[in-house]
Amino acid sequence: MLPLLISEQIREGDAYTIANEPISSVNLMERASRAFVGWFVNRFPDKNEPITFYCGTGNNGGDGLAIARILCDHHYNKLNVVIARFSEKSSDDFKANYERLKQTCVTIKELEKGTQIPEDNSRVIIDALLGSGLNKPLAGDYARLVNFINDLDKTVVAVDVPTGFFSDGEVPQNAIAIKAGLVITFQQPKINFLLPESAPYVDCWEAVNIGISEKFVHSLNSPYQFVEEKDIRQILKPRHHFSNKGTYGHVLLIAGQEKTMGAALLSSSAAAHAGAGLTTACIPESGLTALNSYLPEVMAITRRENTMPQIEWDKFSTIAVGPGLGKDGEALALLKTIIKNYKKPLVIDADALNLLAENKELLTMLPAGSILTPHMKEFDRLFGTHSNWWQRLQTSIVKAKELNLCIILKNDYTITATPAGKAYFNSTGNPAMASGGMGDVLTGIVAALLAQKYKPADACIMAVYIHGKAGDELALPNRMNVVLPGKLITQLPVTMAKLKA
Ligand SMILES: NC(=O)C1=CN([C@@H]2O[C@H](COP(=O)(O)OP(=O)(O)OC[C@H]3O[C@@H](n4cnc5c(N)ncnc54)[C@H](O)[C@@H]3O)[C@@H](O)[C@H]2O)[C@@H](O)CC1
Ligand SMILES: [K+]
Repeated sequence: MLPLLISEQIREGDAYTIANEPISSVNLMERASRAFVGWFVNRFPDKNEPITFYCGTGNNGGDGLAIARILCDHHYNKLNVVIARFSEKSSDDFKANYERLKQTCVTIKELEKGTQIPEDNSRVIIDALLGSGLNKPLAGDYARLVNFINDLDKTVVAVDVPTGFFSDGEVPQNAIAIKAGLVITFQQPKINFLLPESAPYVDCWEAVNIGISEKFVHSLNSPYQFVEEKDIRQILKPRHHFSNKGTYGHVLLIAGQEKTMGAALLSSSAAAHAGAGLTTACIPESGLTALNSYLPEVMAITRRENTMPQIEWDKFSTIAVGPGLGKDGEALALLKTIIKNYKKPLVIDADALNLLAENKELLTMLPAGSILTPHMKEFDRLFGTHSNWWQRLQTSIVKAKELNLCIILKNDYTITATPAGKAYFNSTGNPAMASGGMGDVLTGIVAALLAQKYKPADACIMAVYIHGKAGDELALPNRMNVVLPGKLITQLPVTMAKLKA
């Protein structure tokens, strides 16, 4: 797991590394700038491309000056640096790099407060005005310069953070900040890059390692973690010889109505494909033919109107409820029956979440370690309206702890909040997966992993990762515009086998 730090902790990490590696501050800046350049030259190999650097006078500006010098060493020959002298203060490392840059043939212009911004004919812009030192929204000269750069409509590569964009905390609506095509960021993605508010400012990002002390970073015990493939490889267990269907648990999916049988079929198919030893679907009687023909592997318990289904609760390793279930009185009665009779962790999705939102007392009665899988709207129905994702992130952590549940808050970087007070950001998935039924598939995977005896938090983190990874494996190499849930399901065994290879 890659711990994600807030700006204050990032500063502490820099200071710790400087003091204990030890390395001088200016050499750490040099290392960061070289890491930036290492990535940049691959993406922008044309050395005759005019590039303009906009540099502030703090350490982000210092990085900009160092990067310009290093690119000059790499024979990039049309480099212009504009220094925004909007503050009397400049950092020591900025000053040192300013002196070094003067020894090169890079053109340097100074932009004073209130003066006209010179014309810019470059093709690529490097934004090194402000980085993680941002402490208030941009105004005055900075705002004017940032608006000017955004209006140029060029390719902008931001150093560490787009100027004006808060790395963590609430992002003000319509904030003035650089709209970057690419952010090459140091050591770790900034937390707000992973939340939807970053969309106008961060088209894509790349984190480059600058050697900040891992020991120190881990000692901070950050609640925010970024899940990487190696983490999943570590927890995913192989299927052993001499195992049998009983080894891998029995999932019960309680889902579907006559017109939403698709949700029941997708979630149970996903459970079977994600490795549940046995899968049973509890569906309306009218859906039986569909189930038997689409999924011969899945067994059925049928529901009849006005009658509770007969369920042998102890038979099932886990129960998932909600996809396509509807919200009528019968669905509510069924949910209450489940909660009353089943004491192992439940997976609760879709309509079952909305039923919980309308009957909040049930939330506190869920078995410990149960898993909720809301998208944004379902989340707000459960826990109140939020005006931004930073708030939602905090609420997910608080509620997961308070209710002793795992919450999978679905988004681009889906967040799993756990009772231990952690929030895990997923790193797989792509927009081709934005299609109806994808959530039902996720529910099936979570249930299958719980049935295979993974701990609830692990089951969530793995399911979300595997779901996104299967979507990536289909969409990215094949350039698929849309990946349908049924197709993704058949990829799951392949994805899981690759992760275990
Ligand atoms: N040794 C280190 O600490 C390292 C720092 N690095 C770079 O240093 C950056 C952070 O540098 P700094 O802490 O100097 O901060 P910045 O360069 O981000 O900002 C400079 C100063 O601008 C002022 N400022 C903040 N918000 C403002 C606003 N809205 N309007 C006007 N002025 C404002 C603050 O006083 C701040 O200290 C990182 O983003 C990264 O690029 C890297 O070189 C890696 C190593
Ligand atoms: K910047």
